[in-house]
Parts: sequence; C-alpha cells; structure tokens
Amino acid sequence: MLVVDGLTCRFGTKAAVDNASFAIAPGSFVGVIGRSGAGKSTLLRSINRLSPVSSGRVLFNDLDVTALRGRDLRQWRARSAMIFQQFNLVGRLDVLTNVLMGRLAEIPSWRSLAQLWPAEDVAIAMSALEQFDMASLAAQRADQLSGGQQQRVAIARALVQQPDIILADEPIASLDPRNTKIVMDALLRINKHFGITVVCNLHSLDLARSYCDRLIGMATGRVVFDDVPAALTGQIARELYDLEADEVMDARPVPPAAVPAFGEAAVA
Ligand SMILES: Nc1ncnc2c1ncn2[C@@H]1O[C@H](COP(=O)(O)OP(=O)(O)OP(=O)(O)O)[C@@H](O)[C@H]1O
Repeated sequence: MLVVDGLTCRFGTKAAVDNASFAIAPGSFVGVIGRSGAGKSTLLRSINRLSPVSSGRVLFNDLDVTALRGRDLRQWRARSAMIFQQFNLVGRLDVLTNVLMGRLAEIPSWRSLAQLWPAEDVAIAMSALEQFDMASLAAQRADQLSGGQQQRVAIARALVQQPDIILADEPIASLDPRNTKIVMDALLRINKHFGITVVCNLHSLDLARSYCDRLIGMATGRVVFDDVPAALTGQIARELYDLEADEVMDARPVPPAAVPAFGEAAVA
C-alpha cells in the first residue's frame, strides 16, 4: 500500500503540491489528471524522491519513504520506477544496454562501468524487450528509434527493475495516437500481468477514463477529486480544467482497453 499523507512540496513560497493525502492499493492503475501546472509531475517525482518533500510523508507498506537516505533511497528509486515524457534513454548506447541500466541497483558498479553484465541480467533484459516486440532491435542505438519504440525501451528498463510501482510522468505526451495506444497498452499489460501498481500522469481525460481504475484530480497542488472514472462528471471536469466540459470530455471515448497479451504490440 502506498500512502501519501499530508504531502507538501514547495518551490520558494509556491506549493506545487499542497497537503495531498491518499492511499493506493497494490495492483491499481491510477491516473493523475489536472491542468498544466496543477502539480502532477511534482507529486510523482516526490513519491520517487526526485523532488524534495517540504512536509508530510510518503509511506510504502512499513517503509517511510520520506526518511530514506543513501543506499536505502537508491533501492526505493529502483522499487518505484519512473517513466518520463522524454524517455530518458542514453541515445548513443544500444537498446539492450539501456534496458540493462534498470538492473544497476542489483549489480556492483564496476561491472556496469565495464559493461560486464551478468548473463542472468542479459536474459531478463532480453525477455523484457521480447514482451514489447523490441528484441529484434536490441543492438540498435537508442537514438535511432521512433518515439514509441524509445518509450517501450524505457518501459522495459522500468520492468527489469522489478519495481513495486511504476510512476509514469506523461508517458505519451510526445507520441502520435498509434504509439500512444501501444505505450498505454504496454503499461496496462504490466499492471494486469505482473500486478505492478501504475500511477500515470495524463493530460487526456479520455485515455485516463479508458485505462485507469481510479483517477486523482489535482488543481493548484491540491487533490480535488479521487474516485473511479465513472464518477468524473462534466461538472467536475470543468472545475478541474477551468474549461467548458465538452472541451475536455470527448463524446467518443477511446475504445475500451482490453488487456492485450504480451507480444501483441506492433513494431512501430
Ligand atoms: N523545480 C521547480 N522549481 C520551481 N517551480 C517549480 C519546479 N517544478 C515545478 N514547479 C512549479 O510547480 C507547479 C507545479 O508544476 P508541475 O510540473 O508539478 O505541474 P504539472 O501538473 O505536472 O504540469 P504539466 O502538466 O504542465 O507538466 C508549477 O507552477 C511549476 O511552475
């Protein structure tokens, strides 16, 4: 169970996250929604401890995440894998090595510096790539891939961390509709097949309603909505986005997300 308890993250006098509290049960697929600047990224980054916490706590089971330092903090960052909008791959390295980076917390640094990856880790990384139809591209430089392919490599890297939770910070913001679906389906498969909790910042309400089993709505740093997608009325959406409801609630929802089996993703 992930518990966010009175979490506040300040930048100067501005509270990017303001007294946020909620609990997320294992295996959930939670969407964090809200307009630009609402505090979604800061919330995810503070759970991973990439952004500093001003007050309040993040707890994971018995672990006080906010109090972690040094090696314990590094281990938490491996257990709470981040996926970023801009993929954050090392472009000059091949795909397999990028995925193996997800194993860094498990192996001595001299081995990774010398790129002496244990055979078992190579097998884990290749298996992750296979699950996203990316194994044939293992030797290719990461910067030669399309955006959708790069994000699948980033998801494979997150998966080999064997995380308890994946924190995806607008993972589809730079992708076209086809790759958006491929990447969201990949996150859904990880969630349903491995039971890994996914918390995903999304701009699109339609995607959030299609893929998530719960939505947390933020406005000016505060949690102002926390419920199942069906409870998100046009009125609440209008308040969240400060727009006319029909501007944010598409009348044609994205087709419901059936959970695709591994290996079904098309190579983009
Ligand atoms: N490192 C920082 N230094 C100063 N202010 C910051 C920093 N990071 C975020 N902020 C501010 O905190 C607020 C929340 O930003 P955040 O990026 O968390 O929002 P968001 O909902 O993720 O927005 P977007 O959807 O545009 O990414 C914004 O006003 C932003 O300018």
